[in-house]
Amino acid sequence: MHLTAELDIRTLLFLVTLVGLLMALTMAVFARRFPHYPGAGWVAAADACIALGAYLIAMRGEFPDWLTTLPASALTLLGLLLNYEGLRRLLQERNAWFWSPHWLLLLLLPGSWYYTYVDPSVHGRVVVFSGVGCLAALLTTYMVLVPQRAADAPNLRPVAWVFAGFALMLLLRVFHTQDPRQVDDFMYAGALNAAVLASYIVFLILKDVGLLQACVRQLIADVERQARTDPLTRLMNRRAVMEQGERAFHRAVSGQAPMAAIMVDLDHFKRVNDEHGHQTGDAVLQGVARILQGSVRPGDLCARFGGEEFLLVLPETALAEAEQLAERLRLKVEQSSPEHCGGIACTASFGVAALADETRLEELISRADQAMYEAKHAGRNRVEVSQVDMRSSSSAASGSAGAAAAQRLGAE
Ligand SMILES: Nc1nc2c(ncn2[C@@H]2O[C@H](COP(=O)(O)OP(=O)(O)OP(=O)(O)O)[C@@H](O)[C@H]2O)c(=O)[nH]1
Repeated sequence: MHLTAELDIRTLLFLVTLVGLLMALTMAVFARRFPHYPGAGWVAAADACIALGAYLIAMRGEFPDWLTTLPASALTLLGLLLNYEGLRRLLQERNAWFWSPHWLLLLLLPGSWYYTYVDPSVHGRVVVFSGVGCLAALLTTYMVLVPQRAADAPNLRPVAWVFAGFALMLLLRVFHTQDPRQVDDFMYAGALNAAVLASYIVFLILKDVGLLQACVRQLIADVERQARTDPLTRLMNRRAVMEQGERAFHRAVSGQAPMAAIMVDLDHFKRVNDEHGHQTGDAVLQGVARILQGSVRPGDLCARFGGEEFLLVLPETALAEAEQLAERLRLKVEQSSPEHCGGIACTASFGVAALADETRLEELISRADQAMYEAKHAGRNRVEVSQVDMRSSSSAASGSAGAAAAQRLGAE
């Protein structure tokens, strides 16, 4: 039996309409639920256009010809262009005018008009539409696959390949249609025409499923990032530093490499809040976070550990280096506090500990914390080294710096 007798074109067109509407509805619900992804709404509109275009063609013979020819093709191409626009927005891609496929409508409209009214030919219309449709799909593939976009945009590469596959089907139809006998009547236009219509269904489903999958993956990554980031200072939070620090700790222990931790606690921070308000307190925390983050090396971990407490975990760092860094930071906080800390003076106390014979990261942090409390008790605005390190290193000098300022603060 001949394949065209089995695949009824009108039924296929109704199926394209149904699937298009279902996918449009799905994307519209997603766009409404997650306004964070504005491109999804454009893709919903794109699916609706493709569905409507297919419906108009399916109604050939029932509706006037002027409605089922040029407007049907224009709607279907508009669907492809809206898809491009939706993906561009999802990728936060800037509009590169030259590569944008919107000008293809200017090719389709006169071409379709010519083969509808001047030299009526189904064959001509199919070639014109398949040609511009193929170009639109290829330009969309190009836009998604070319890099240079915001790092946190969803990964839509699989969707790009769906567009490439669809472009290939349209291209096949352009060449196949070169034999005019294939398309005397669109409704009996041959196996390839039926296959192309079937590929619309596959295209609609695969591109939207791929897109939803990319967005969900992106949402999960966003949630995970948020769960590991302190919203006020944008530093990693306690959970994140414990996880990453644990890995660094085991690398240091197994490689017998040095490692250090510095605990930082702002001095008299309650007073800052009480006298200047919570917003100023927040600005101080942000200012100190910037100072700390801007002073460490790329492999170091800098975290907000608690309310006004910060933790630095420093792989490949020996005690003397860590102590020097802590002293540099102490001075920076003290000196740049009016400019960074919401216009008010603020200082911090530092506790330093270097890896000795600990078996867990918590033990190292606990020693740094202990040293920080010693700095508090000794008058604040100081750097103290853990007693264990003091005993094991005769070169460790502690608590010398900032004494004058500490005495001043202590006297207040
Ligand atoms: N503005 C602001 N304040 C915070 C935040 N988290 C904690 N705090 C405040 O930090 C203050 C900490 O006070 P304390 O623990 O008494 O410590 P302190 O006043 O800094 O005194 P010392 O640590 O002994 O120098 C409290 O007033 C908390 O409300 C925050 O996110 N924003």
